[in-house]
Amino acid sequence: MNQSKEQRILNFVLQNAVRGDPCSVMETIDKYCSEKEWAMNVGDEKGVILDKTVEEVNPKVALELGTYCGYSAVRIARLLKAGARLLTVEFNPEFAAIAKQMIEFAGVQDKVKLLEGPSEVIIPQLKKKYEVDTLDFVFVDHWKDRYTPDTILLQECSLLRKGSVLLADNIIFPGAPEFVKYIRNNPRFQCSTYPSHLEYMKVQDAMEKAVFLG
Ligand SMILES: O=C(NCCCCc1cc2ccncc2s1)c1cc(-c2ccc(F)cc2)cc(O)c1O
Ligand SMILES: [Mg+2]
Repeated sequence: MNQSKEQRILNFVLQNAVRGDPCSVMETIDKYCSEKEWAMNVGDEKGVILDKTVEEVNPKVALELGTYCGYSAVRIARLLKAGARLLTVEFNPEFAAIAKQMIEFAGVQDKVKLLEGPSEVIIPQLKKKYEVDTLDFVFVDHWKDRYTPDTILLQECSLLRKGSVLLADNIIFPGAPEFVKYIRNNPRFQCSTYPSHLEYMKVQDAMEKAVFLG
């Protein structure tokens, strides 16, 4: 049975990156996906916007929607302080299996909890099953038509507090127009847009930062 692209990316990391070194894992994934096979990692350009937001927020509890191969989970986890944790949600079992190995190889497994299942099922479980009080940071990078319903669900589950920061990927390409309309017209969020480019391409993209005002 021939390998998946995601398995090829993982194998390239296992053979070329330095075990226990998150930056080496990120650089190796970026090298493979810019030179050999494109893949939907947030990438190195938008990755810097993600880094700066995580450093600014310095979250104790972070959530990621859409793990994929674990690139952004490694990217976020490497910046978390002692005792801080990242919960990352992936519904595709193949992607989750790849991401688990990627996160372990990078050596950030003690900071990351990979939750397998659809976001609409996992989000309502975060308080009781995963002992979350409120979320300091949320990286939104899953199905683009789930951005709005899941932002509403986070509020309904009282998972956001005054100052919680959402950062959403791909608001231009593939695009999340309904989310942009929702979040920019919502008085409970203070929004700002970070123009960038689609990972590994010259195509315009952007990230949207939304601070919950409580
Ligand atoms: O779909 C994208 N990302 C989500 C994958 C869906 C994974 C999910 C996780 C999860 C967890 C819980 N519940 C439900 C879900 S669904 C995505 C796509 C492109 C792209 C860009 C140009 C193209 F030509 C083709 C694709 C670029 C990106 O940066 C992306 O993030
Ligand atoms: Mg994305």
